[in-house]
Amino acid sequence: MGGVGGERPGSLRVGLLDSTLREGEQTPGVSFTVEQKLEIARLLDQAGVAMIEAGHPSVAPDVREAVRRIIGLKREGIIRGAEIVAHSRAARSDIEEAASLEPDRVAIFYGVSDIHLRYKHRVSREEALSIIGEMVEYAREHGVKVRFTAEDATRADYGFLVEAVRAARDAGADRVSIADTVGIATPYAMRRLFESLRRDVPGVEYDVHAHNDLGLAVANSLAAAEGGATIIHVTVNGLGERAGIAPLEQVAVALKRHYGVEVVDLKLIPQLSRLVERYSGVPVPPNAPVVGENAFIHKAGVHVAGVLRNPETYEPYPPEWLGRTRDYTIDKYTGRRGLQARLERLGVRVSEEELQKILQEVKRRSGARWLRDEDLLEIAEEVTGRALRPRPPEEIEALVTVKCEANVYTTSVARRLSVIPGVEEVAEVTGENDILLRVRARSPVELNQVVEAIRGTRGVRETYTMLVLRRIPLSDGARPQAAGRG
Ligand SMILES: CC(=O)SCCNC(=O)CCNC(=O)[C@H](O)C(C)(C)COP(=O)(O)OP(=O)(O)OC[C@H]1O[C@@H](n2cnc3c(N)ncnc32)[C@H](O)[C@@H]1OP(=O)(O)O
Ligand SMILES: O=C(O)CCC(=O)C(=O)O
Ligand SMILES: [Mg+2]
Repeated sequence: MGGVGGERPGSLRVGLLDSTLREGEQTPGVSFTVEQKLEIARLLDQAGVAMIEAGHPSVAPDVREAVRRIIGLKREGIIRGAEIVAHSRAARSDIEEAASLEPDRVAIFYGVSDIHLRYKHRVSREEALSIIGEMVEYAREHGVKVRFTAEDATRADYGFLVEAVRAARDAGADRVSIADTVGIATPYAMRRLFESLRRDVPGVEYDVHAHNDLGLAVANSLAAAEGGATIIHVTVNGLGERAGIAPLEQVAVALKRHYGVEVVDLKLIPQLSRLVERYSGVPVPPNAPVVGENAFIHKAGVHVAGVLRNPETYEPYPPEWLGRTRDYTIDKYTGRRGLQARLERLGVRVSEEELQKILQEVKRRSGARWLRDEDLLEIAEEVTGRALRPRPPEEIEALVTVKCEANVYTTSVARRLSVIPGVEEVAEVTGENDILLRVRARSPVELNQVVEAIRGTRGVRETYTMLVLRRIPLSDGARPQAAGRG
C-alpha cells in the first residue's frame, strides 16, 4: 500500500488497560450495578485486554463490592488473563482499603502540575515528592504491585515530573501512568514526552491516559505508544469525565490498521459497545468510528460505485474485522451503478432506459430519507409496468408490541425498526409497551424473519406478536361521527 495512510510506523509492544468501570463510571449520569460491572469485566477479559481498572474502592460501598467481586472472578479463574487494578488516592486510608481486597495492582494517583500542587493539594514540590515516595512504599508493604499515576503530567514542569516519576520508581512502583488529564497534549509533544521519560527515568514501564477534550485522545495515545508507552488506557465507547478518554474500539482498530498489532479480539467489540451503551445509557452516535451504525454504510453514488468494484476505495479497513457488514443506502445521492446493483440483489433486471427512469424517480421521491427495498420495487414496477414483487394470494398482517431496554431512547429504537423490510407502521405508545408495529409478510416464514429482525434490533428487550385475523371495513354509516355540538 502506498501513501501516508499505508505507511507502517513500525510494530509496537503495547496492550490495553480498560477503565470503563472506573473512568467510565465518572461519566456524568452513569452508574453501573455490581452485576453489570461483572458482566462487562468478563467480556473485557474475554476480548483480551491486558488490565481492567475495576474501580476506586473508597468511593462508595457498591464500588468496593464490585472491585472485590471482580478480584474474586480472577481468583476463581473466570477472569483469566487481565490484571485487576484498584484505584486509590495517595492517602493511607484509600491504599489500605484497596490493598485489603488483594488486587493485582494498586494505582496511586497524585497531581504533579503546579496548578494541582498549589490549588488542589496545597503542598510544595518537595512535600509532594515525599508523599509520592511514602505512599508508593506504603502500598508495596501490602504486597501488591503499584502503578503511580502522575495526574496532570502534561501540564507539569518536565524537571519536576522526572523527579516525581523517579520517586515513585525508587519507592517500588513498576509502572507509571502519564495522564493527559485535561486533554491538552498534541501527538508530537506526547511522543517526545514518552521518549524523554524513558531516557531520563528508565526501569519502569509507562502507561498513557489521554483525555479527549480536544478530540486528540486516540492520536495522543498512539503517539505515546510510539514514544514507548506499553499500556494505553481506554474505555468502551470513550466514556469518562467530560469528553471521556480514548475509546477502546478506536484504539484497537487503529493499532491493527497502522501497526499490525491486535491487542483485543476485534470481533467482540460490537458486543462490548452495545453492552456498555445499554448499561451506561449513553447512546453511541450513528457516526461514531468503528461502532456507529453508519461506520460501514455508504451513500454517495460515486462512493457506492467504487465500493462495488473494490471496497478499499472508500473503506480504511473491512467491516469483517469486527464481524460487521457493509451496506449502502438508496436515495437522491444514489447513482446508476448502485441502483443497478441493488435491483439485481432484489432479483430485478431492467434495461438501461428503465434504469435511468427509476433513478430519476428515486431522486425525485426520496427527499431526506432513504428508500426501503419495498419502496424501490414499487417505483420499478411503476416505471416498467411489470409486476416485480411476487404476489402470493394472501398476505399476513400482524401487530407487534415492543418493550425497549431500560436506558435506551425509544425514538432511536423506533427508527431502527422502521427500516426493517416488512414493518409498515411504527408508533411510540404509552402503557406497558413502548412501540407498536404493523407488519406485513407474504408467508409465515417471512413473518418469522421479520419478527426475528425486530427481536434482534439493538434496544429491543421483548416482543409480542398478534396475527390480524380479520379487518372489519367500516362503512360510512358505521364510521363514528366526530364529536360535535351540532
Ligand atoms: C483525574 C481523575 O479522574 S483521578 C480520579 C478521581 N476519582 C475520584 O474523585 C473518585 C470519586 N471521588 C470520591 O468519591 C470522593 O471525592 C473521595 C472518596 C475520593 C474523597 O472524598 P472526600 O474525602 O469527601 O473529599 P473531597 O472529594 O471533597 O475532596 C478531595 C480531597 O482529597 C484530596 N485529594 C485529591 N486528590 C488526592 C490525591 N491524589 N491524593 C491524596 N489526596 C487527594 C483533596 O486535596 C481533598 O482533600 P481536603 O478535603 O483535605 O481538601
Ligand atoms: O490513574 C490514571 O492513570 C489516570 C487518572 C485520571 O483519570 C486522569 O488523570 O485523568
Ligand atoms: Mg481520567
